[in-house]
Amino acid sequence: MPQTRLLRRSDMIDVMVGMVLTLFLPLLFTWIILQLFPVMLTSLVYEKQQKLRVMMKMHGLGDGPYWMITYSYFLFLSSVYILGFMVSGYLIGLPIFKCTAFSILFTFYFTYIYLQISFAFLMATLSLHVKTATVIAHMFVFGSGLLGMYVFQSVLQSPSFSRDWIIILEMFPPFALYRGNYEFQEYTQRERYLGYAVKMSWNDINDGENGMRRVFILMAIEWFVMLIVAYYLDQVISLGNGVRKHPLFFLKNMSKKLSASNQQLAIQTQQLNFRDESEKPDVSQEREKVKELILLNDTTDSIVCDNLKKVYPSIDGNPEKVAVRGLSLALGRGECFGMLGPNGAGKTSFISMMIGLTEPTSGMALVNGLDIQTDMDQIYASMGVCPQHELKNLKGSDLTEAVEESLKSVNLYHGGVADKQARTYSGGMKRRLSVAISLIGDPKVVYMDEPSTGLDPSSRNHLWNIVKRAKKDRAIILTTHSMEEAEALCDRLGIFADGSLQCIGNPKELKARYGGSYVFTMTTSVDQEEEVEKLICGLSSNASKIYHLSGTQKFEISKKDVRIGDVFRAVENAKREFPIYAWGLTDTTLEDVFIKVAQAALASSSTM
Ligand SMILES: Nc1ncnc2c1ncn2[C@@H]1O[C@H](COP(=O)(O)OP(=O)(O)OP(=O)(O)O)[C@@H](O)[C@H]1O
Repeated sequence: MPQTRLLRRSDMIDVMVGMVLTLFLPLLFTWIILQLFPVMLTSLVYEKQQKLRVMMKMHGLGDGPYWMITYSYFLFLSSVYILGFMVSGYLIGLPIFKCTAFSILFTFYFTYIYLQISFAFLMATLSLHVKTATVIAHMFVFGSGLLGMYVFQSVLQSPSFSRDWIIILEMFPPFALYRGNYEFQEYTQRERYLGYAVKMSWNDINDGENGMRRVFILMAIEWFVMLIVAYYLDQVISLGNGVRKHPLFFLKNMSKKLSASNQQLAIQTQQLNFRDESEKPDVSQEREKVKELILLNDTTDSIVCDNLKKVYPSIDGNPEKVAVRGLSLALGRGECFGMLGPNGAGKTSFISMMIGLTEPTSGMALVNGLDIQTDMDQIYASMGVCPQHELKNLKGSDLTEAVEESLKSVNLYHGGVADKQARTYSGGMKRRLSVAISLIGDPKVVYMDEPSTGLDPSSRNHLWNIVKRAKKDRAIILTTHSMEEAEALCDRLGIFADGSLQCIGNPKELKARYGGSYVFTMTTSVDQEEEVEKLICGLSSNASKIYHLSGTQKFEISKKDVRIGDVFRAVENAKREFPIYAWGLTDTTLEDVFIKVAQAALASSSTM
């Protein structure tokens, strides 16, 4: 009697376990395998949001190798995870693992992880924010498992539901996964009373009842199709992935024709529309030069920007922001162009367009004859941001030589410095390393952003010599806030303010054009300040005081009003009248030009 009761209890437990497993095991297995999806999606979106994708491209890592490396990495992670899951399943002795041939489970789960990686790539093309992607991915895992159990499973069990509709539902990858887990469980359930004598084999897959053959085929096709679609969308949607490609980019000739006709259209539109009366003659002259170069199809200049414009769309109720208003510029090989300008002038926006970080709103730019909107991948190969030098076709001894040369040129080679980790470098050493990296691989165009910031005077001089040597056979665009650096390195300067070039020319020209005045400084006792003012009035009635602090005064005097000899004579006479502690007369500096031009631009933009 007690034995009968015992048997009944074990039967009941068996039945209950069976019910729980039937109900929840497909869901549990689906959730376990889907767990990798948020990890992959977040990682892909993070790389885009942080602009790491574009940085990698700039460093020479093309889209193809990036996809292969990332795909292989995810595959490795997923394989370890799935193998861990399967080994645990066997060790615990879960019935599904006892009742299904290992090769079937292995093939099914591995086909699914291949598909899941493609699916993560596809979803990543549609999202740019890590937080959004993470939340959506977790909701997706949780929701699709529950939908699988409560909706998809009911559909499977309903004889009235069309098989075609089931195939359509199985196109949603988590449902395909759920279907597999469900069928494994169903088979296990049937077999458990036979003592798991017969394992599910490949013949059972062909059984029209369980639909597993279809699921396998569907997953394999979807894996391939999704990968292609994801790659295509990645190129043409380009959320955080640099410059968007033309939807027909794969028909290269056609897109070239399209872009050529766009160029013509852009030029015609400009010629019809662009007549900015307030534009300075030097800037207009540069614009004319660019138009001519484009019309003659002359691509000898390293950089040609034609009416390049960047407008940031309005966000969160803020109005749209015109950061660059139709910039035209032509730069030849061997020229170092300095971009000066106050904060917020639009320099970074311009450089970002040129290096493919952001798309121009309108206009066109060619780098060595290649269009930044269609040929950015090729441009990266000749652009000066290159830490991954081996990807620029340098190998073996060439690579070692290029790295050593580059490190020597910035004084980071001798004394074991080259063997240290870059994170142990001081701020100045890191700046020099950045310059060395930008010059590796013989790039034809180099962008340098404040290269000498944080360097001591001797290192700065050393670095300037490197830049001077480097510019001989390449075009360099350099942004800096140091007028001394601009004068030392740049052949031409452009002062940028409020999104436009305010003036362009070599440093001497600019000083001559925008200077036109001397700065007279004199230090006396406070009691003699009035005497100094009288002295200046005697020299020029139009002189204006620009600085005053306890006995030291500065005046700006137009060059037209005075001769240097008169100033010296007046000061000598004054020395007999009252004590003069110090005095000086200086020509206009580049800094004076910068302040004048920037203030004029600010004043004109505030009156608009
Ligand atoms: N992503 C963006 N969305 C909206 N406005 C932006 C964006 N990026 C820049 N701006 C605005 O565009 C203008 C130009 O900015 P940009 O960073 O190009 O200037 P900058 O000359 O490089 O300034 P800085 O010397 O401070 O780096 C600024 O008013 C800036 O606020």
